Amino acid sequence: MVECRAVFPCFLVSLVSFVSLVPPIARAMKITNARVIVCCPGRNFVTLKIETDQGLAGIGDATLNGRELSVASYLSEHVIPCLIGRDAHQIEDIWQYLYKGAYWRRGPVTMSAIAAVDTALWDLKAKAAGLPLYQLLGGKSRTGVMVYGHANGSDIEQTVDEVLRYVEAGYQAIRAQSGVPGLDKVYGVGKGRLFYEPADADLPSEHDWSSEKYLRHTPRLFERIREKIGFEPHLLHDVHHRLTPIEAARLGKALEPCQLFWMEDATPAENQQAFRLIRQHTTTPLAVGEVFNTIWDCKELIENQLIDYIRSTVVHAGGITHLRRIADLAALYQVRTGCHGATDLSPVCMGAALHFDIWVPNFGIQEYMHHTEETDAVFPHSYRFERGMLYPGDSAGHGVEIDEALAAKYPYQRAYLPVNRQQHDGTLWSW
Ligand SMILES: O=C(O)[C@@H](O)[C@H](O)[C@H](O)CO
Ligand SMILES: [Mg+2]
Repeated sequence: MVECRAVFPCFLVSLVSFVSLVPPIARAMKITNARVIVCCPGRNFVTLKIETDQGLAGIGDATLNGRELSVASYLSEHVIPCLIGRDAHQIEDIWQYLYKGAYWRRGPVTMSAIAAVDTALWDLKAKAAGLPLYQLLGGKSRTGVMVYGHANGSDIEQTVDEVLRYVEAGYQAIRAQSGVPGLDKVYGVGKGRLFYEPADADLPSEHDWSSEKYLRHTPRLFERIREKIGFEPHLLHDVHHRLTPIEAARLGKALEPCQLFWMEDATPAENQQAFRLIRQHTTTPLAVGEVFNTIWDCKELIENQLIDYIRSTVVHAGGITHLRRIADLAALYQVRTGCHGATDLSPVCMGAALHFDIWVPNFGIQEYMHHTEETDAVFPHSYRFERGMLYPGDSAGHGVEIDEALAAKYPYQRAYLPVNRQQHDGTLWSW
């Protein structure tokens, strides 16, 4: 009895001192609530918000264009119930649980849902630490993030004018796309004006395609741009998966004198070896990966050095945790990153991607289109643009928040990207 009394207070004292010595960041941060917010302040965005018992909330982007509601329901029905009560600090364990524990691995819906959780948890951990997210990744590797903007025109002269506007605005890198004579509508060539075209409302529209017309036209576009602006600004071009490998090889060769920074999505990449054929014919650098969702989609492309830039970004490739694995594999083969940054990715994805970009050793470039003013108001953010560069900002977390009351004013609107058919016989293109 005497012994017991002596031991008990001792135990209490050591417990009290143990608890007070544990810094707040090392204590469990229980997930108490999570919800999905769908809004359309220009484009449809799906956002996951995770709340904790420490009063902190983190957010992640779950937007999968044209399939937004499937990720929203995947999260609400299947993921959120598993998150409640878990320690938000255990990012890796939660990632593995959602990837391996679901039985069904990979796929854009699953990986976008995992990405949203992962991004929200990194946001939370950085907020708990009082640090900008890039500090948790390993700190800054560069002063800022070089971005490229989109110059679009219905013909060569209009595209050249748009390119000049970007040069004047201080951009160091510009993607150029132009309408093609003889084709009514061409994907990615809306009324640009520093914004990307919105998705088509309601059901997908259908565009005509002719590789022959496009291949005759595109080298002339870039020759004309180089005549006007010289060789200093980087130029990029997106083929949007519409060429066969041998057609892409021909375009890459024809564009060599114009010294592109990259030729993007030259051919569909389900068959990763298709890029070997392009590679054998041209030194134009190749970029691919905005539609990839795991490291398995680019493993052969990277290990065989068939590409120069990997385009995957936070939301579609399993969050910061998985994107970092892809980047590390890519670094072994001198492949650099070029994160997707279209306006159908929310500012939450952009904010997280910028923290990744400013840290990742093998950074290449970041795509950047301005969101609509309505979108910027719904997602207040600390990142800022200055003379061709983006800076993630130094607020704790990834620096992007969501105004839920404002978001509620912009309900979901059905919208899709277009499909292409061969002009001469209507065959759905391409494969
Ligand atoms: O490279 C691009 O920005 C385009 O391919 C867009 O990503 C596409 O409209 C879907 O986001
Ligand atoms: Mg693209």
